[in-house]
Amino acid sequence: MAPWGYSKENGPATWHKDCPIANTGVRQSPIDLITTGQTCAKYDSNLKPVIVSYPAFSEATFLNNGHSVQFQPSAGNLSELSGGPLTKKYKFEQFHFHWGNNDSEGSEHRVNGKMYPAELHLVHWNSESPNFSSFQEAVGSNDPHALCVLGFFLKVGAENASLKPITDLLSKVKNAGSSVSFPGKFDLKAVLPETLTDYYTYDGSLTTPPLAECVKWIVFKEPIEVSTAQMEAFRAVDDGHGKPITGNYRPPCPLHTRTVAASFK
Ligand SMILES: NS(=O)(=O)c1ccc2oc(=S)[nH]c2c1
Ligand SMILES: [Zn+2]
Repeated sequence: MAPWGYSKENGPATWHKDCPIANTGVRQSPIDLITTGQTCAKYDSNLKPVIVSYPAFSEATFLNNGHSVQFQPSAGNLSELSGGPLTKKYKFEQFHFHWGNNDSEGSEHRVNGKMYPAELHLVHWNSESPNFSSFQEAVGSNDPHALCVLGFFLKVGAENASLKPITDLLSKVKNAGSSVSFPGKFDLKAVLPETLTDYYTYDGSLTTPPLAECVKWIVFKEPIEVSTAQMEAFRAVDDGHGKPITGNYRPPCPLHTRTVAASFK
């Protein structure tokens, strides 16, 4: 089967052929985060702020893998995550984005059915588990919380100076399969909101094949602003079939018996 993607021929509705869990899984991601009514997110006063320790990355690769653009620091990076719903310390692995071809679509998670133009995913793996000692092993471990992904919605507004070094690089990885070594240092902390207190959290999966059900999801309420020009830069990145990647987002999946917790009222 052709490698998976987001077109009619190889998109989310076809992924079950290689990944049966797409249709049989009961903790698939993304989901629609409902804030009122029966199955709504439930406030949990025990949920603490998320703690990130992100020293500026000094060595990283920025690549276009045909279905997203990904920032991958060298293995020696010391960036860590803890707090929030987590009981362990997680190591940073990579960040990447999902976006649409217009401002009314693009995010993977939704809030009461509303999509944002894009979503940033910061991917981490549990570095204190005795069962695995790398990201790839974590993905294959069947551990329900092997990974923790922080999701941030992007909305169109003022230019985001902290993300500019990334969006300015998009033209350099226009072709699928292309990558560049990231010039200089990148301060990821500066991209994020000051306080990481208000978020939704639930047990889910990778939103792309292999769709492994090993992710503790933390999706922040407060979107990050980027300019229209910065959004357009994402929409000019190619998918390897001579077309721009547009709409590299999976539709929401059934909640089943899961509950979503909110760290805010
Ligand atoms: N989109 S996502 O759920 O954050 C995500 C994160 C890490 C991944 O590693 C593989 S392989 N597929 C992945 C999807
Ligand atoms: Zn993602």
